[in-house]
Amino acid sequence: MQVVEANGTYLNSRRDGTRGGPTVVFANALGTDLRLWDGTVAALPPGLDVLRYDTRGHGLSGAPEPPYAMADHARDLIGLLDAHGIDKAVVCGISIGGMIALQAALDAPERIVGVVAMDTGHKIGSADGWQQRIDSVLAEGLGKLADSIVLGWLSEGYRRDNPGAAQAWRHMIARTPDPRGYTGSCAALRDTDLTPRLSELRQPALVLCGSDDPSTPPDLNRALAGLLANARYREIADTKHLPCIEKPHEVAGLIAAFVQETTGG
Ligand SMILES: O=C(O)CC1=CCC(=O)O1
Repeated sequence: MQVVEANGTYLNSRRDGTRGGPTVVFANALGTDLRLWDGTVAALPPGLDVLRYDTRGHGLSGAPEPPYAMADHARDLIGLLDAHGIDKAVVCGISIGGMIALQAALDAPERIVGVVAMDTGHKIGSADGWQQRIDSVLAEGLGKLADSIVLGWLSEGYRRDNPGAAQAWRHMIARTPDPRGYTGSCAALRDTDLTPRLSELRQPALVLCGSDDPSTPPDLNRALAGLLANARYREIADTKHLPCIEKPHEVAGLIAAFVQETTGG
């Protein structure tokens, strides 16, 4: 655990792998934390400098007063790189983490040399839908939504074969006592549409999506890849919104190949 101050917020982070190797930074999904990447990071080949963090209001990081903008999240990420003395990195983000990665690549192109955008979109859901989620969480907490969220995260096959892990992931969201980080990030999702800026993004990108993702479906991710100048799209078969949990080895292989191609490292 390494807590750093970035953009005025304490961010919990963890650095593994090889200093001096190409850096890849991982950004988590809504309602999760850096443990989301445990399986993926363990399956990466040696030689990469691997940094993960809890996005603001998630895990052990600080939760500034909501609402948040996606640009706040992106500034956090760049501040995290500064705090760790990292000049350039590939960013891999999932769901809202994918949007954070895209926003950071747009806002600080000199720092972000490539993007892996997983199960995300240039615009996710509708403003009304996110506002309803905010209102529901503020009124009743996250416990009530946990079952339906986990059904969207993990395939039936994974839940059947890994009941203990599926329950643990459910606990991650249901046992979030302070809803501010969650609702603040829902506001960022509510207010973000990256469509008009996507053509500015020149860095190489890899867009990944679970074949059965109900939240940010393959069509959305394919469209995102199509709007980027230099992107490839790949689907992870038989997975839902969080393929990094369901198929960490496949995800790690795709990320490692992309990082190698992008950085020559
Ligand atoms: O929690 C969800 O409903 C799925 C999701 C969409 C954006 C994100 O970060 O998570």
